[in-house]
Amino acid sequence: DMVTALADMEGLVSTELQLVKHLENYIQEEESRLKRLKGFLEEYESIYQEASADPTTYLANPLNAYLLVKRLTSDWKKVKSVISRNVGSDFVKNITQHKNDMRLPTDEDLNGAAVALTRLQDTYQLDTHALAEGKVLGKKNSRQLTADDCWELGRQSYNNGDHYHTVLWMSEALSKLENESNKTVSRQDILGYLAFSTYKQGNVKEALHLTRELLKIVPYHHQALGNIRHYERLLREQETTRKQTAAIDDVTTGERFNATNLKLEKTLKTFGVPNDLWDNYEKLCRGEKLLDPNIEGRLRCRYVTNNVPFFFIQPVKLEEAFLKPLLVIYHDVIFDEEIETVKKLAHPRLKRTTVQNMETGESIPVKYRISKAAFLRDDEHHLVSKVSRRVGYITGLDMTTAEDLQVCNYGIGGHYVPHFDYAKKGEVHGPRDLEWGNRIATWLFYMSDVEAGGATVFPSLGVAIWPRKGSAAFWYNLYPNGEGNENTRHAACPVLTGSKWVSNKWIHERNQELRRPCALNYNSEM
Ligand SMILES: O=C(O)CCC(=O)C(=O)O
Ligand SMILES: [Fe+2]
Repeated sequence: DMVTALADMEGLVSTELQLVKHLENYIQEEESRLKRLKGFLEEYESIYQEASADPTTYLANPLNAYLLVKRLTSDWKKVKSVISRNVGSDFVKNITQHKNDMRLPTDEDLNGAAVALTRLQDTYQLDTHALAEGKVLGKKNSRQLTADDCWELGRQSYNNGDHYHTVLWMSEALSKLENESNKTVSRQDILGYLAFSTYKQGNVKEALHLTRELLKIVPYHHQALGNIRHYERLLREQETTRKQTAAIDDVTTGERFNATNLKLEKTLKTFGVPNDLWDNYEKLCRGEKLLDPNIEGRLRCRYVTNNVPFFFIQPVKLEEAFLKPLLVIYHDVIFDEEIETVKKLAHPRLKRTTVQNMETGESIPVKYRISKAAFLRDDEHHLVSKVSRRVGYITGLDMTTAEDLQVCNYGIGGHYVPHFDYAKKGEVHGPRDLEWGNRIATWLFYMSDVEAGGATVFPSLGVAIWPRKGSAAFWYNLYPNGEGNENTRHAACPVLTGSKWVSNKWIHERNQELRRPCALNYNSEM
């Protein structure tokens, strides 16, 4: 599980270097082995020439007779042993032994990386062809993908039952293959996947065409022959229906059965988020403006002192992002030294974010939140407690019932789909909920800039907050009466380029009874 946090992927670069070295050694050894064999060959050849010129005379010499026998027995054994010395499997064994300190990714990691890429493709509407050219958002910052690279993306999608992306990537693989001289994937392999997924996408006519292409290469392809019959029958049935319907219906609607015009259907997984909010989420991630200009016009920036003497000298910069519910951004509230310390403490303990089965206590990795996180206690480092205290000073809330600092690192494509931080009725987010009440507010530190993507967005409000190192977002999750405010639904957009580090304090209801109304008086009506 290495691709869910960028911090953990950095090690893979040195893994690759080690693999390169292993491969170099292996090739060297194979080359010297071949050199020895070539030596034997030359000797055998030259002696043979001498002997074959006149075998009788040659063998009349007792030494020659002896040497011939020797060459065909003992010498030949040597040759055989050099030939069959298994340098290859030694090499593989060596790598397997190194596997633990080398940390090779697994097939699951490959699937995760492929899914991350297709997620980015959807959220940011990235064109498959441009991606295959190595372009992300118009910038060329990677080498081109080969037909094989595209094929693998298609295959991973296929294995996930995602026929939409299978079609996109297999088509790309097919067109790449035409211009490649050094082919590592075959046209028939691509066509097999492409035809079937095209059928699964509802385009029977195209599936039939592709399967026929496949049969041109492999005429007795068992499965393809079966599929062809099935597709042909389906098309005949469709045609009959079309004729019948056309006879009844207005003939001007002739377009409706044009199978080849069928658009590809995304296998949209919205994790139970209503469709319109999911749309907003993706739009906000892409940087589309959704906030009502009237609301935006009323938002202000100001300095906060909260009657904390320290803040009289250096007030905190506050930027309103929404008023009801109150959602604000504070600037320059965590400093580089603190960020570095927090990252350093958290890094070795980062674990894939999971949900806990409340009955068995088992941790289950989830698809809706792809990142790695660790919790830091205040007593672990004076800078951790300092940062927690600062949150208390700025918000005016009591931090003794807050959760430990959660530090989170996202990998490429890492995300957290729209969710609520508070527990719904009957739900418990942690054992402490019962004692400390619900998560009244969320404080989210941004501990890195993110090159592209990775915004925190509120689809019901139309607000996007773009990570800025040193800033923090803060909002109330609950109405003053303790009920959850559904409009605080928020998400972490997939990271497109860069590494995203955040850390957050979840502040609980207990002990805030007297603090909240006077803390920031304008939010009491929230
Ligand atoms: O990373 C983000 O932008 C938001 C994270 C979040 O919502 C959470 O951890 O609950
Ligand atoms: Fe959250």
